[in-house]
Amino acid sequence: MLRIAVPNKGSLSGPAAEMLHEAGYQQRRESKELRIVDPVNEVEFFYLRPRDIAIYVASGRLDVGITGRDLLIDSGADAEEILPLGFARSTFRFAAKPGTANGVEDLKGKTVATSYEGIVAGHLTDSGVDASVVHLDGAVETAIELGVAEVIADVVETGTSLRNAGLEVFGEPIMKSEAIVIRRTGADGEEPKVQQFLRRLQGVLVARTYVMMDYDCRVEQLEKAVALTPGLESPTVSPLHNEGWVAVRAMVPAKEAQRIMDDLYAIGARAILTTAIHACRL
Ligand SMILES: Nc1ncnc2c1ncn2[C@@H]1O[C@H](COP(=O)(O)OP(=O)(O)OP(=O)(O)O)[C@@H](O)[C@H]1O
Ligand SMILES: O=P(O)(O)OC[C@H]1O[C@H](OP(=O)(O)OP(=O)(O)O)[C@H](O)[C@@H]1O
Ligand SMILES: [Mg+2]
Repeated sequence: MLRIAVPNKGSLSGPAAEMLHEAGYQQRRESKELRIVDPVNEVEFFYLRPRDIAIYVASGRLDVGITGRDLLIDSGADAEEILPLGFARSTFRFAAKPGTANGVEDLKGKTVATSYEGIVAGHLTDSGVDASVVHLDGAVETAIELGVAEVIADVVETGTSLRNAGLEVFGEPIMKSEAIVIRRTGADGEEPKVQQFLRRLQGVLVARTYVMMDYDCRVEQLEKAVALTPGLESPTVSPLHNEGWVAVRAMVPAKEAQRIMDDLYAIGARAILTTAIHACRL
């Protein structure tokens, strides 16, 4: 049975459960459940604190886990990223009252408050800057107002939390994060159960980012039309009963679907339809 770690709380928890559900896995019904077995898919899910997931996976007791890239790096655990999942996207940045600092080099002798001590200490060392780091569990934006630190390093998504605290980011982003699937460093990459799990999640990612496009066009326009909708491998082209016309079917990126429909129409394609993809194996 494949043993999978899933975040039990926070920003990662809801979207992770939703993605697993879309991938056909049973998920817990109550937010207090700490583990469930999905006997049909031969998978056991362990609902753990997002911060602890890399440690469990690195121990080898769980096969794979869903966590944030920033949490993996912060943990320093012996686990590696095997699939980015595209949700819980954020940037990890320094911030302070305007005029405090312009870059990491200005942090010498200052105190930085953060919940991600591993990332911050590593970044300061790599930059050759000697600064103190204070660990706080959360709400770090308040640390400056209350005099615990001059600078914070935290997850930024919309920037609302920083603005509300009268703070501004400075310097280069320390890292970009999103939800990822991890496994123990050097674990068997060909393990069929793990591969099947990854293919299912990849199927959800594709179904979320692509739509299926169908249209009819004249044979003379086919080359131009196919250039607009090259598909993943190559589009399917079928003859129509009306001679001189063909039907074309190809997957296209959902974000570009409307523009592609306009361009197809402009070259004479008609009966252009897009439909959602519910699941897929590439
Ligand atoms: N506002 C946000 N937008 C996007 N991702 C976020 C946001 N806040 C945290 N994350 C991401 O969520 C992960 C942290 O998960 P965790 O559950 O520990 O914190 P949280 O979502 O802030 O929840 P809480 O602090 O309430 O426990 C990290 O990968 C982080 O990048
Ligand atoms: O840029 P924003 O869209 O404002 O999002 C970033 C904020 O979200 C997270 O906080 P959370 O609400 O999880 O509280 P916490 O600090 O207690 O973790 C993070 O720590 C930032 O404070
Ligand atoms: Mg938080």
